Amino acid sequence: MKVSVIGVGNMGSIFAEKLSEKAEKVLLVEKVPEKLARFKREPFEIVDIETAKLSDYIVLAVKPQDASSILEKLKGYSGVLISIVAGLKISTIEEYGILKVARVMPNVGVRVKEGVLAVSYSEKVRSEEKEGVKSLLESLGLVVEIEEKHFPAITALTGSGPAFVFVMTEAFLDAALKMGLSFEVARDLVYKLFEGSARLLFETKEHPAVWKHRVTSPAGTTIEGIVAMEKSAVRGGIIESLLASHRKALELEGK
Ligand SMILES: NC(=O)C1=CN([C@@H]2O[C@H](COP(=O)(O)OP(=O)(O)OC[C@H]3O[C@@H](n4cnc5c(N)ncnc54)[C@H](O)[C@@H]3O)[C@@H](O)[C@H]2O)C=CC1
Ligand SMILES: O=C(O)[C@@H]1CCC=N1
Repeated sequence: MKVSVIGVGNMGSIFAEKLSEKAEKVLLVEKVPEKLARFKREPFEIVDIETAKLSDYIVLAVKPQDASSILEKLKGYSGVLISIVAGLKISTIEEYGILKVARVMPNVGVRVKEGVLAVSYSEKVRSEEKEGVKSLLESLGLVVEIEEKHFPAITALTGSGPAFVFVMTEAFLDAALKMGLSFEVARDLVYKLFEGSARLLFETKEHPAVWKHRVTSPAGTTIEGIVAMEKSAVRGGIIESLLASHRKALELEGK
């Protein structure tokens, strides 16, 4: 099985690395030569778009503004195009005569195989091809099939989501420094705090309010912090951030 990746930037480079564990050959197309330096080895091959067209699957991982010129060159591609481009609709890709499309919204968690990958397929993708896409993507994280209409929401929630979580993590670290802890000590504690809290929710499937209640003692330390959080409208700020991101994702789709 041959897989190509077009655009070997933040996301494309991670896809290339992880997919190389599944595919016998990973062909790479990238316009900035320096980004290819680390891929000058087996099973990678640096190619042009014409050669990439001979592969069974192509991952399109360029910025939205660069997609149309590449789709023009991929016209009539008969394999499955796996597009991770934010805002690029399946119907737009089909206009280029590329009829087998898997639209995917990943997130940076793919770097550690803990990504979230939402996927929708065009009508022409056969069930065995869907299985092929799923098996490729499972080397990057949790794969969930969704209706294409939910892409803007998923883009905000889990595509952009890590950036919002990183801002919150940074705020915890700032507070730790203010309290006199070193960055090195705080870092390991805070990262584990986020990981442990997320795992607890993921495994118990309980609502976060249930666990918040279990942590919060009457007249204790937690409720002091919760009151301060609510006064500074942290909850509203987070909701507004996600909604702003959602609006932008809708705008990218021309909505
Ligand atoms: N970074 C992220 O966390 C996420 C990104 N995405 C989507 O993934 C796509 C890529 O994002 P990033 O990897 O962050 O961008 P990036 O800018 O790091 O990578 C894009 C790469 O494409 C290359 N490129 C551009 N035009 C080209 C052409 N004509 N031929 C060959 N290579 C070309 C660029 O040189 C660059 O290396 C975007 O469409 C974005 O919406 C989706 C989910 C998460
Ligand atoms: O910021 C962006 O537009 C892309 C899509 C989701 C994450 N990064």
